[in-house]
Amino acid sequence: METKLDELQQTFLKISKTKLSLTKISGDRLDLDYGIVLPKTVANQVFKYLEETIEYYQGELTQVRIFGKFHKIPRQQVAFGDDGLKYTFSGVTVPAKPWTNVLESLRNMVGCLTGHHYNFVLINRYRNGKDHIGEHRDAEKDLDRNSPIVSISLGQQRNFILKHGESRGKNKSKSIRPVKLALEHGSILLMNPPTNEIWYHSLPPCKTAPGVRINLTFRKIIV
Ligand SMILES: O=C(O)CCC(=O)C(=O)O
Ligand SMILES: [Fe+2]
Repeated sequence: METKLDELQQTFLKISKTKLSLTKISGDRLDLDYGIVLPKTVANQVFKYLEETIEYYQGELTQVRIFGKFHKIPRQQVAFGDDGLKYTFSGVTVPAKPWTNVLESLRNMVGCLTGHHYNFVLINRYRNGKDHIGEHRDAEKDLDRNSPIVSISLGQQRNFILKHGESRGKNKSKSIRPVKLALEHGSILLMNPPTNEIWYHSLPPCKTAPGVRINLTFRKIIV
C-alpha cells in the first residue's frame, strides 16, 4: 500500500508539470474550463484509494438546514483542509479533517495546474443514481471570490446542470438556456469567477447512472 501511495503522489507531481488542455465554456457571466486531468488508470487508482480510506461524516454533519428545518443530505460528505478550517453552507458548519498525504498532493497538483492556492476540499459521494445535490451557488462569504472552484470527478459519470440566476423559476427576467455537462471519470471542471455569483448548479438524480460517484471541490477559504 505504502509504495502504491508514493507512486500516486509521484504521478500527481508529474501531472502538475504538464500543461492542461481544457475546453472553455462561456456565456453570460459564465466561465468554465473542462477536460480530463487524470488518465483512466490513475483515476481508477484514486477512486479505489478514496473508497478504501475516506470516512464520511456521520450524525449531525449529515444534515442541512433549509428554511429552519433539518434535512438529511441525499449523499455522503466530508471535508479536509488546513488546520482549524471550517466551512459554513446551507446552515451547517463542517470542520475540515487534516489532509492525508494523497489528498494534500492532489491539492498541490490542482494548485500548480491552476496557479491558485487551495486550503480546503469538500468531498461528495453519490452512493447511487438517487443521490444528488440540489440547485445552489457556491458563493458563501468565506470563499475567496477570485479563486476558481476546482471540481474533480471520479467514478460514475453524471450530468451537471448550470442555470443562470435570472433564468430560474416563475419570475425569470431572462431566458438563457441551462448548460449541461457530463462529468467524466478523471475530469476537471474549473468554475471561474464570476460564474458562482450568477449561475446555480446541481447534480440531479439519474436512474440510468446507478454507480458510485465521488466529487472533490477544491476551494480557497479566506482566513
Ligand atoms: O458533485 C458535484 O459535481 C458538485 C458538488 C457541488 O456542487 C458542491 O459540493 O458544492
Ligand atoms: Fe456546488
